[in-house]
Amino acid sequence: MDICVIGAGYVGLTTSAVLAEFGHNIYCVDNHSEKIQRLQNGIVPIYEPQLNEILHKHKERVTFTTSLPESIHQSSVIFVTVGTPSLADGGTDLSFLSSVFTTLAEQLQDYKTIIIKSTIPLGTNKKMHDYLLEKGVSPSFFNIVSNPEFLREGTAIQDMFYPDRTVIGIAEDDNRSEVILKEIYQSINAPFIVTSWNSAELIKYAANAFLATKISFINEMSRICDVYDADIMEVSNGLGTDQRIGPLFLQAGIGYGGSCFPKDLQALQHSATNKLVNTPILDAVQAINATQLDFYINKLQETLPSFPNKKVTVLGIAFKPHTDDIRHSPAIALIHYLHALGADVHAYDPKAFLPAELRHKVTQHKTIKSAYLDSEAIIIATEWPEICQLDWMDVKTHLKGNIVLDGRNCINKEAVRKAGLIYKGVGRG
Ligand SMILES: NC(=O)C1=CN([C@@H]2O[C@H](COP(=O)(O)OP(=O)(O)OC[C@H]3O[C@@H](n4cnc5c(N)ncnc54)[C@H](O)[C@@H]3O)[C@@H](O)[C@H]2O)C=CC1
Ligand SMILES: O=C(O)[C@H]1O[C@H](OP(=O)(O)OP(=O)(O)OC[C@H]2O[C@@H](n3ccc(=O)[nH]c3=O)[C@H](O)[C@@H]2O)[C@H](O)[C@@H](O)[C@@H]1O
Repeated sequence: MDICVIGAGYVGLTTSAVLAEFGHNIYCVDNHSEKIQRLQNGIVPIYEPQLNEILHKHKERVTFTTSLPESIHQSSVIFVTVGTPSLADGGTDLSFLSSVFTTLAEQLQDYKTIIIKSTIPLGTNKKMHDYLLEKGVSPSFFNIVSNPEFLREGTAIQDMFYPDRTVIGIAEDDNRSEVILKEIYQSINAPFIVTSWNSAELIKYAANAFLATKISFINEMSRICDVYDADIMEVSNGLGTDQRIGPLFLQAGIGYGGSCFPKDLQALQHSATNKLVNTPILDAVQAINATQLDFYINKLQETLPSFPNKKVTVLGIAFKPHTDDIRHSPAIALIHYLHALGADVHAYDPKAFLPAELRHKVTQHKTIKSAYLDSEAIIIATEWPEICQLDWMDVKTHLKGNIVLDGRNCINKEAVRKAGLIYKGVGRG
C-alpha cells in the first residue's frame, strides 16, 4: 500500500519504519524542513533503539518530504502523528492537527482512509470529520479512523511490532476502514478492538491514566515504607505477583515524566471538567507525582544539609532509559532543584542532552567517571544499564563525599554499602 505518515517524530518515524518493514511504501512528511533534510541524508534525529537500522534497511521504501499535498495524492492511506501538546489551562493544543486537516480539506479528491494516531481529546475525531464536510469535502472521499498508539519510548519498535491490542475507533456507517486497517496491520498478531471514535479516544487516555495511577500508588506506598522501615522493592514484588494486580509499573522512584503521562492526565481531566465531571483520582495521582521530588530532596538534605558550591552529580537526564527524550523529565526537574539550592551540579547521560536553559548553569560530562569525580553525592535519576552496573568499589575511590541516592531503586544497595558509601533509595527503609 502507499501510505502517507504526517509528522516525523517519535510516533511518525516508528510508524514509518514498521509499516515499511511490513512492505508498504511510505511518504513520511514533516513541515520541519531541517529535520526532513537530515532524514533525507540518512540521519535519524532521535535516538530510539532499532529505528535507525530499520529506516536504513528500507530507504528505498521510505520517502522523506515536506510536501504534504503531493504525499496525500500519492497515498490511499494517511496516518496523522503530529504533536498534541498541552495548553496552559490543561487543554490540548490542536493547532498542528488543524493545520493538517486544512490541507486535507483542500487536497482530498478521491477516497482516503485517514488514521489519527495522535492522542486527541474526546470528541476530536468527530470534530475533524465534521470539519471536512463543512469545507465541502464529499463524504465519499474519506473515512476517519481513531487508532491510538500505545508504544513506549525506548521500546517503540518492539511495541509496534508486538502490541497487546490494536484499537480502532470508527464511525457507525463506516464499513470500509476495519478491512483496510486489518490489511495494513496483517503482519501483527494481536486482538483487534473495534469501537466508536469516542471510546477509542478514551481507551488511550484511560490507559495512560491507569499506568500513572499505578506509579503514584506505589510512590505513596514508598513514603509509608520510609517511615516504617519497610522496603518498597519487597512490597512491589509481593504486590505484583497477585495476577489481578500485575508486576509492571510498580517501580517507585522520583515520579513519572515524559511527553505523555503529564499531558494526557491533564487533558483527560480537562475533558471531564468541561462536562462537570470531577476527577478525584486523577487529582491525587498528579498531586503525588508533583511532590515526589520534594520527598526525595528532603532525604538528600538529611545527609547533606548544605549545598552551596558542593559538587553534586546527577546520573541520567532523559525521562527514562533508552531514549534521548527530555520532555518533562524528572531528572531535569531535579537538576533545577539542586541548582536552585546552590549546588554545583554535574550531569551525565549516554544519549540525552541538557536543555538550553541549563547549559550555562550545569556541567554535562561526556563520561560517567568525570561526572562523579570528586563529587559529594551521586543521585541516580534515570536507570540506564551503564548507571545500574557501576562498580561501587571503584566509584568510592573517586568520590569526595560518600552519598548515593538511588532515585530509581535500580542499584544493588548492599554493593553500595559494602563499598563504604551511604545508600538512600526511594522507600527502601
Ligand atoms: N512519544 C510517544 O511515546 C507517544 C506519543 N503519542 C502521541 O503521538 C503524537 C505525536 O507524539 P510524538 O511523536 O512524541 O511527537 P513529536 O513532537 O516527536 O513529533 C511530532 C512531529 O509532527 C511534526 N508536525 C507538526 N505539525 C505538522 C504539520 N502540519 N505537518 C507535518 N508535520 C507536522 C513536528 O514537526 C514533529 O516532527 C502525540 O499526540 C502524542 O501524544 C502516542 C503514543 C506514544
Ligand atoms: O502515550 C504515550 O506517549 C505513551 O506513554 C507511556 O510511555 P512512555 O512515556 O514512553 O514511557 P513509560 O515507560 O510509560 O514511562 C513513563 C514514566 O513513568 C516512569 N515510571 C514507569 C514505570 C514505573 O514502574 N515507574 C515509573 O516511575 C518512567 O520513569 C517515566 O518517567 C505509556 O507507557 C505508553 O503506553 C504510551 O503510548
